[in-house]
Amino acid sequence: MSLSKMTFFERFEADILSCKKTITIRDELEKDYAENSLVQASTYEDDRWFCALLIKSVEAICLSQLSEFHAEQENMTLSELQTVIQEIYPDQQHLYVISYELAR
Ligand SMILES: CC(=O)Nc1cc[nH]c(=O)n1
Repeated sequence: MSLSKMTFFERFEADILSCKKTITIRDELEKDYAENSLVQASTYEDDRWFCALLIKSVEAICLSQLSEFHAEQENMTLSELQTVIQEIYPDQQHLYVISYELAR
């Protein structure tokens, strides 16, 4: 059974709603999203729903493969993205890039 809910830190909400952030990078525990499924997005801090997302793809990636392109899709610099990912997932080398569109 694929996951149907995804939480984001509140600080990412505006970027998601304005389509500036179109991917999220997650670990093994949060990778089981089905392509073309609708997922409800809420804030991590207070579980407040803020939009529905259409999952476009889920792709495995190594930490060392994070690129400027991923950073652009996260609306960050590559250095910011590397820092954020290392803070959220310390010592994790194997991650997943989940791309999505805002469901209207
Ligand atoms: C709550 C949480 O882990 N949020 C994340 C993690 C990685 N990327 C992201 O956009 N949001």
